[in-house]
Amino acid sequence: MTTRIVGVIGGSGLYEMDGLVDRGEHRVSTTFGDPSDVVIAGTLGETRLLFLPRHGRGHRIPPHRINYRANLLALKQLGAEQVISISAVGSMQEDIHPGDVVLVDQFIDRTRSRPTTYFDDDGVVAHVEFADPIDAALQDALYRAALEVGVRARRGGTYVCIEGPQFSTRAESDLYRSWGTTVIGMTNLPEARLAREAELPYATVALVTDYDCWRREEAAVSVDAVLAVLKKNVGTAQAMLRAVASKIPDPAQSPATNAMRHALITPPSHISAAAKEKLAALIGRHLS
Ligand SMILES: CSC[C@H]1O[C@H](OP(=O)(O)O)[C@H](O)[C@@H]1O
Ligand SMILES: Nc1ncnc2[nH]cnc12
Repeated sequence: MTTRIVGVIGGSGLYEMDGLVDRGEHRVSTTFGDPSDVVIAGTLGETRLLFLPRHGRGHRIPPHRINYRANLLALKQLGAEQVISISAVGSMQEDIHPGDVVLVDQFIDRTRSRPTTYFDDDGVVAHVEFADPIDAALQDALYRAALEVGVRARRGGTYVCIEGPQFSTRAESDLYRSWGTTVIGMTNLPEARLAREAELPYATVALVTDYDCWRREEAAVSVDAVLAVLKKNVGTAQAMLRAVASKIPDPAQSPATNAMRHALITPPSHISAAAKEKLAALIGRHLS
């Protein structure tokens, strides 16, 4: 039996992972800085889970200050082969309700201030393919897990990622709806971009907490309202993770696992030794 190693990035409300066997903590540092917190490792059925709370325990780090590069790289350094993101989102559609799960498959970027690439100022240029940011096999496993758990789940949808930390204006919310978006959040697009550069298949479990502010007949989203729904959603997330542990696909079959092979445009002979060292844990095998 092959043990799969899966990184789980827990979002708002999910700061711990229940039911792990052989639990241990890893303090990791990377050449891109430190991740949001220690990584909790443990076994869930046939799967080795590496859990990292995105905002840190105690929810200390706002979405625009999270070191997404260090988070993904720390998980990769610990052996993660793929990554599941758990995230709180607002619904942009009438028929998607608080408590529902959306397994998104597309993103729109409205962020402004975040480092969203590992290939920045080290003299290494890469343009990775990103047409389909979500790993289809991992998404499929999560959908089957959602059905098993009995949560109302929708497969597919577009996540608009705003800069935050403020919620949107009504005009923005109306605009995003006119674009056909499904859910709204502040974190998953930088993560998906970096996961692809780190050659980690990535899938998002979007847990709906509110209707943002486009629905004029009810109060606009607030942290209080989000937290109230999150209490229930955390149980859903934990149950889905337990259910998906026996369904994790073979990462070798994912196109993401070899994403950088044709993405690097700078030939290795033009890459400095310092840059090679900095990027070694990420894509060392493509640099020689
Ligand atoms: C607490 S509401 C806003 C906050 O919740 C979401 O976080 P995450 O994606 O980590 O679950 C959203 O993106 C904002 O960061
Ligand atoms: N309405 C919303 N906008 C942005 N991020 C969110 N996270 C949860 N609800 C949200």
